[in-house]
Amino acid sequence: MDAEGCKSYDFWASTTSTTMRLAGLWILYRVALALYNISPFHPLSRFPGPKLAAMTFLYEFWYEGIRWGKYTWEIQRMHEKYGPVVRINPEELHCDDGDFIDEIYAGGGRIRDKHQHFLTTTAGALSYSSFGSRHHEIHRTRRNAANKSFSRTQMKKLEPEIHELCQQFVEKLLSWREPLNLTMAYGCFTADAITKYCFGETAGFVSQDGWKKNHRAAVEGFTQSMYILRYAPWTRQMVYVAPYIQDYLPEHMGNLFKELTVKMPRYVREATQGETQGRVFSHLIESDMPDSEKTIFRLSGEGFSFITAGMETTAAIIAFITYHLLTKSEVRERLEEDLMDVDPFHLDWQNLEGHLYLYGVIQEGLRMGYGISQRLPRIARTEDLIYKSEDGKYQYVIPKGTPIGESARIVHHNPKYFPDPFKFKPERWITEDGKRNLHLEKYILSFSTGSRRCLGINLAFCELNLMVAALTLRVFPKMRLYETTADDVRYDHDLMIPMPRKGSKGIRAVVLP
Ligand code: HEM
Repeated sequence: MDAEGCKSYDFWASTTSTTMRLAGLWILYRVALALYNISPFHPLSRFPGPKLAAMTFLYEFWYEGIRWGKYTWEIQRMHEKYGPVVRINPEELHCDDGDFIDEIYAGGGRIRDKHQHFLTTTAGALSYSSFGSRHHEIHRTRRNAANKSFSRTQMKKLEPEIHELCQQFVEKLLSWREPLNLTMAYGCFTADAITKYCFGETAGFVSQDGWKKNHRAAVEGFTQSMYILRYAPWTRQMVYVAPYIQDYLPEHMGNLFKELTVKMPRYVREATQGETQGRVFSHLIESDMPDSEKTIFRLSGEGFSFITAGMETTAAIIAFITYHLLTKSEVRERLEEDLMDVDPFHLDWQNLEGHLYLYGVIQEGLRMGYGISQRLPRIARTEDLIYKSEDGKYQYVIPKGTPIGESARIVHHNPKYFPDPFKFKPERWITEDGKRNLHLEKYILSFSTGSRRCLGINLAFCELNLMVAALTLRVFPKMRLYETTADDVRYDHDLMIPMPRKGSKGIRAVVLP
């Protein structure tokens, strides 16, 4: 070997050995961290759970990233084995006690942050939305500015638009003869409703011929990318170069990033140019948020969160209720009876809310359809939380700063609150003396609760009431399920929202002439 060759050999040998040393140090660090995580020095060492889950995030990754969205099943098994509070990863606890919901998800000025591990599923402008805000204080600033636009008063003002859209949708459904995926079809209605509500103009999904164009690609982009973003957080940076590399990204991720960086800023820009006075974005621009909170970039994140959060959740719950009403004639007949005095062409949200059985059907739809099925952790930054189980057997002090959450999928099936929990029983929501069983509502996590409760809850309830009533009175007598079984409805895994088994074509139906 000549001198030049020797030099090159030395260079590669020394680079390899430095790399190996660094890799060795990194492995040593990870091992030391894993041992610390299960040592008595760790603040969560007293909490029960599998040692491996406490040691490393790989345990959670196995269920979420490899087995794809199956961690809630494993968390449920942990509760059966270890009790109502368990440690599910090195940093986080999970609780299975409906009576502790109000402490975890407190409101009234008590500080609740979000967990960064949970928020890594957001990228780009979405990280700057209310939904993506980690700290309580910035969340309050953003949320207070948006609250006015989603108040009950504002909803009532805009109700005629949602009503008109609902009627238009029902007409289209009645004239359609092909089998169709109901979550997709209802998603056209909910996407139009939220875009009309926010921007003063629908996305045109109901009025188009057919159902082809809709926002599902964006929503699927968000849900299908979430575990990739969570376990490979560096992929979040790709959102900034997405327009240039879109063709090389996985399809779902490309769709998500395109929606965030191209379509949404355009919507927001148009909405803020004065044509949509009295709508969400003009309210946000007029609010007393600092100017840095009013940039097109940040408002695009809010807009994206409104559309993704408002579309699929509501559509999935309506589809879920449809399945139960089409398969349970006794429930449908009772609902028809309850709605006997209602004119299906002139529906009124407030009037519908007075119909007890309809209330029961919607609540039961939310209970068994979950909304968001997986855990939603919160952090009480400034206070320890004191947990005591009802029988006094378990007592814990949850140290301040610890992420802890509950899961709708678990709480909603607790037989202590909901006997016969897997049965669709609207009657459970009506007391013996014929009133709403309001006490049960405190065990429903579908919209979360406290300071981070769903912003769009009024819009969601308005849509649910109008649409379930309209479908029951006008469409269900002619609608039949199409190649749909209980397997297409049954919860299988989480992509934030509940998903049926892989390969399911969803809830499908056909409308007869
Ligand atoms: C049945 C329908 C719906 C369900 C089940 C639902 C469920 C939820 C849940 C569980 C959260 C809390 C998420 C978290 O903790 O990270 C949430 C937040 C949110 N929802 Fe909804 N939602 C529905 C409809 C809507 C609608 C129609 C909108 C329209 C704007 C909307 C907008 C939002 C927003 C913006 C947030 C974030 C709020 C914040 O963090 O301050 N949702 N929703």
